[in-house]
Amino acid sequence: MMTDYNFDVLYLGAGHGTFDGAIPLAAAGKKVGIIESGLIGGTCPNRGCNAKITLDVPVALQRTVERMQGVVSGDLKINWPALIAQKNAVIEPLPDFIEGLLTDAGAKLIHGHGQLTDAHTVTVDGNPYTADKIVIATGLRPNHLDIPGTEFGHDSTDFMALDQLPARIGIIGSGYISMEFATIAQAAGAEVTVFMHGDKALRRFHQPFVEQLIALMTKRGITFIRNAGVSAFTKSGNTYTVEYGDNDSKTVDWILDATGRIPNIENMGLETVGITTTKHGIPVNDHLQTNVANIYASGDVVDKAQPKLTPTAIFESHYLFELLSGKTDAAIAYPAIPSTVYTSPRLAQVGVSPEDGAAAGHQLVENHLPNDWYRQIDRQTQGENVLVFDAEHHLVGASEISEQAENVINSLLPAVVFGLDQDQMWQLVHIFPSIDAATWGQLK
Ligand SMILES: Cc1cc2nc3c(=O)[nH]c(=O)nc-3n(C[C@H](O)[C@H](O)[C@H](O)COP(=O)(O)OP(=O)(O)OC[C@H]3O[C@@H](n4cnc5c(N)ncnc54)[C@H](O)[C@@H]3O)c2cc1C
Ligand SMILES: NC(=O)c1ccc[n+]([C@@H]2O[C@H](COP(=O)([O-])OP(=O)(O)OC[C@H]3O[C@@H](n4cnc5c(N)ncnc54)[C@H](O)[C@@H]3O)[C@@H](O)[C@H]2O)c1
Repeated sequence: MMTDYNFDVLYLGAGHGTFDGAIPLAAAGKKVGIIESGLIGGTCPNRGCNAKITLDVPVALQRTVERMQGVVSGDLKINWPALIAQKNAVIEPLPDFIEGLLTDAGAKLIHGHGQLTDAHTVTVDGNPYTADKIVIATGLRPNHLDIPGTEFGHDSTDFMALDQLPARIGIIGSGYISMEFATIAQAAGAEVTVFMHGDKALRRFHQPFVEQLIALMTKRGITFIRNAGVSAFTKSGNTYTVEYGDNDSKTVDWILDATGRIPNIENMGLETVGITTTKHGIPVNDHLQTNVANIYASGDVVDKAQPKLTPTAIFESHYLFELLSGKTDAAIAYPAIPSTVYTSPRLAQVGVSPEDGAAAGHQLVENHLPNDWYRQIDRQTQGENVLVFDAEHHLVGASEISEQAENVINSLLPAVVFGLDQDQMWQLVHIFPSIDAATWGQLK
């Protein structure tokens, strides 16, 4: 018996894990519903990637002006309130813009908190919405340390809404958010202390480059405390104290708790329907199906080995478009997914790491980038990369630390993803002069 559902596909959450695929799915004629409890677009546009990169722009500018002194003159100071206003001007229109893309394609948006009441029904404010297939794409939220005074810690969203930059900032953790926000805050004039959980920062990145980055950030005045063992936050008047180590403490004006992000899997009726969860999110099979056959998961909420980043969410969302529109029934096959830390210099990587490449017996080629004339035009003195080649001399991985690392890794993607040989590489003719021409010069 055919059931008459309200929707063919109903998404929970309106971030990249949803909208990149929901737009073509609705445009292809499927009845698509999207339930969102917060801002349309989710984390990345509103309080993640797009918001953060807007704050980073003057940092890159400041570093260039610093290197080019003599050719140009004068210090470049960052006006924090103006920077936040600029970020707001760029970011605030995005939810309406994305909602427009969705509704123009024919999707119906439902504002409110969704809760599954059975395998085909999601209830919002007491109203049931039924669907043949459901996609859970509810993302992550900031972790808050379970220590006394945790309420005095703030998250990345709070940081990007600060009207005034606090003079002294304590940052707990040394992952992506910590390193990026420490860079921005220091460049804008704050005194920054980073309290590391262990001895390593940015564990997924090439550690010699991470140590270079820590050394450069330290030279600029950022303090790193390794193995800090943060145990409590206390408040006294307008200041806060971070208690750490055996009996140490540091007084600051503002605390950023950047100790990771946890999945949004509670109060959504997942137990009612019997969906399996772990502390990392929702496990799925190779078709992004949860253990309940008509319910799928996409984006950061998925418990997976791939990095929880926007490119991964976009790829999964697009895969679900193809699967649910009947264009494919194949398993998802992830390509190499690149990642970048937007510090100055940046760290970026794709594919096989230098460590795994060495273990596999691959050839590692190390380049000192300032040797290239193109990096000398704006006086870059730092920058290294490691290119990993297999036995047939195909590029299988690359890691870089430099001011343009994200552009270099983007440029190398076709070689890594499609396993290009030398003849094919010569078919890619790059604009000269450009970072791509400089980069591909290392391959040919
Ligand atoms: C500060 C910061 C900077 C970042 N920078 C980068 C970067 O530079 N590059 C990069 O690739 N990635 C970056 N990321 C990660 C990136 O933002 C995420 O990978 C991406 O947003 C994941 O998309 P998603 O759709 O899975 O989840 P989200 O974008 O988090 O969307 C989930 C949505 O679900 C909604 N929701 C949750 N529960 C319910 C419910 N029950 N009912 C209805 N709606 C619900 C939420 O309100 C939210 O809007 C950053 C993240 C942060 C926090
Ligand atoms: N450029 C980017 O692509 C980008 C930028 C920002 C955020 N993100 C995404 O957002 C996610 C969250 O970022 P994040 O920096 O919060 O997480 P993260 O996982 O990158 O780093 C968390 C940090 O907190 C530390 N930590 C964990 N438990 C702790 C404890 N009890 N006490 C002290 N420190 C502790 C970890 O050692 C680690 O250094 C990232 O993993 C990434 O997926 C990506």
